[in-house]
Amino acid sequence: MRKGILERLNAGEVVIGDGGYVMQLERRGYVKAPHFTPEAAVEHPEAVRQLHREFQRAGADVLQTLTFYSSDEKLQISGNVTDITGTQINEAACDLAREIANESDALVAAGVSQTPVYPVNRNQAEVKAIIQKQLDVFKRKDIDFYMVEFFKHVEEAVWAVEVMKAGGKPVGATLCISPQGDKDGTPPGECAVRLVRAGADMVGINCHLDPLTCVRTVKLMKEGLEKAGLKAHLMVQPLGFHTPECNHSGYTTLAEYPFAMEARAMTRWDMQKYAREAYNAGIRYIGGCCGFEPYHIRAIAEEMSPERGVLPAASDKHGLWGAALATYGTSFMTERACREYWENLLPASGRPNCPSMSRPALK
Ligand SMILES: [Zn+2]
Repeated sequence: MRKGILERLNAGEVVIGDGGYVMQLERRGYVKAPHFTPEAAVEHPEAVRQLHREFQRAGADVLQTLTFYSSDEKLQISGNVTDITGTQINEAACDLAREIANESDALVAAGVSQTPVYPVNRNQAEVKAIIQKQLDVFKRKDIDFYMVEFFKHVEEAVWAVEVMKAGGKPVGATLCISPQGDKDGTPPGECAVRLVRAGADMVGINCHLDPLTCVRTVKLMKEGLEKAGLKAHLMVQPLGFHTPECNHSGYTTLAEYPFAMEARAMTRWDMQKYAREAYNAGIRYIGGCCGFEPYHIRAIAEEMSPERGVLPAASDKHGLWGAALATYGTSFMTERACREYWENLLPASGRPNCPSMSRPALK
């Protein structure tokens, strides 16, 4: 019997999440921007399996179903497919995550995200009907817990938590907001309180901003919960990109989004720093979102290996802090076989005419 998510977190374990699927699959040719709908679960199951397996091998304890934006409403707006339904995608995505999770003791989290009707009319019944339809599929499948993720408005996220909570499994809720709060100006602390009161067992932040900013926002959530005398586990699944100049709306406002983000990619060493910051902030569910590749997850697992007492399978091909470089035989390389070298390195972009920051394209 695999231990459940709350059993692990209640025991004080560090749980490693997986990274972003849709952006990675876009790069691999299976998902289409800008709508990022997940029909790949039906069209290219082998591509989805492979990415699940890579995250798992890198150390992820949880595999999230590829169900981001998988409602009929969103599929229709996207125009990406006409012959595949949301239900088909949700079913296939649940089966794929379960199949690969069963190769280890990883858990499967089935996720829902913001709906296209909310920005149009903020109609609670319509939002809840969309989420309920996804939950109806999840309930027929072998899912360990639910995720409510990528919500810009806490109001909509609360509605989603209320629906998912009725599914009878633990619920994690992450907002894609900045330290300034949600799109309506609700501060992160208050957002966290509302999510926990709605029934969320874990709360935090995903996507939109770089890891250290997301950790900062989760800290504000934690303070809000403490002031209200509430308890919940904390989670964080940030971008795998540097976004120091991003405004409130996050990475989509950058001129480079979504097709030229590469120069902003974080290194594995950046990720180790992030994982340590998250741990020190009291966050015990640590993963990633858009921009995270499997080796970034491995870096989290390596940083957390003293606490967890294990290294992931992918570390068979990687020495901690570059240790494997010591075997090379020439000094220019062996000198790099240490933490000090990689921790203090300032990586060059190799782009002589590029600025180090850009002006966000939109407000
Ligand atoms: Zn994301």
